[in-house]
Amino acid sequence: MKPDLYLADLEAKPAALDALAASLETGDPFGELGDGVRRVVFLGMGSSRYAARVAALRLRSAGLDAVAEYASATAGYPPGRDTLVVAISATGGSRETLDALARHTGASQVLALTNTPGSPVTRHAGLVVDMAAGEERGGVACRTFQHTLALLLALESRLTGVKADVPGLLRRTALATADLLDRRAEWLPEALRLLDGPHGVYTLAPVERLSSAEQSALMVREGPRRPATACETGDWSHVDVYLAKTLDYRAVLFPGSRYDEQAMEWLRLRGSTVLAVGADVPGAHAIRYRGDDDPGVALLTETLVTELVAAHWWTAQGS
Ligand SMILES: O=P(O)(O)OC[C@H]1O[C@](O)(CO)[C@@H](O)[C@@H]1O
Repeated sequence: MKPDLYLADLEAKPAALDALAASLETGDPFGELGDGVRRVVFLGMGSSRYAARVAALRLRSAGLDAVAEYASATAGYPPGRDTLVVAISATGGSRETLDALARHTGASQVLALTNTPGSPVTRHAGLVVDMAAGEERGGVACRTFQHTLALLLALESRLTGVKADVPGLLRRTALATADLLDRRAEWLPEALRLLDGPHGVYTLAPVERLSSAEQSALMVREGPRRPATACETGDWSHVDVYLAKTLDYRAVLFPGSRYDEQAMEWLRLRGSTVLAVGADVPGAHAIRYRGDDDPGVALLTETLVTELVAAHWWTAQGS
């Protein structure tokens, strides 16, 4: 893995998003999906599972039976003809995802979502959808994570029959992403200072965008190898509040939970440092960007803040 190439991967996000938007305008990659899907089972690991969990929640809230499983789980839904298994793997080779998929081969409908055409995950798939994120030369899943989220929104539209302008959302996300990149000299030095504590970085997001907190924490661990933990904002007051008392607590808050204020009451009381991404929150430092009041744009854009922080720390310390 290489920090300078990771940074270049992040800088290439707007162009990749625009290209994905253009390709979705010309055709539905999920158009060939069979009918009669009663249950959707997403399989993946790491950032692929983070994106899947958000997609599964969205499908459940639309009334569909959907779950995102750890591909490493021994127990899971049994295979069935009316089950659509969505195996997500950017590399197409994660062992756990391939093992979980084997249980469904020949018995469930299989859709493979991958950035590596021809990879093992595509072998027994009835339909293969390309993430079209381009090569991630830094060796870290960042654009693939973003494209996975976007393509799962398109899948949601196909499965629910509710029309969604995913290309339009992608173009707005490209603008939001370019805005953060172009103005980074204004906000990044302060973000680096605020998050540079002795005890790591703690990220909070509402369950509907939990992927943002999880991916952010992963980037801080995977690149600069610093401690980082993600927490759902409401759950934070039950499981992580304790650390704010004893640690030099540096938090990134992705606002939007109805329990933001509950968490902030504790964080203010403890004198913690909070960086809010995408909204002004009393007691927190804020980073705003173009279109941040649109939850879809936020879902697809906001990790860039912590990804750039991680890239900078990683570069500063060398590989
Ligand atoms: O999507 P894939 O290629 O299966 O990878 C899953 C996870 O494993 C990693 O490749 C790290 O091993 C992450 O980048 C990713 O989140």
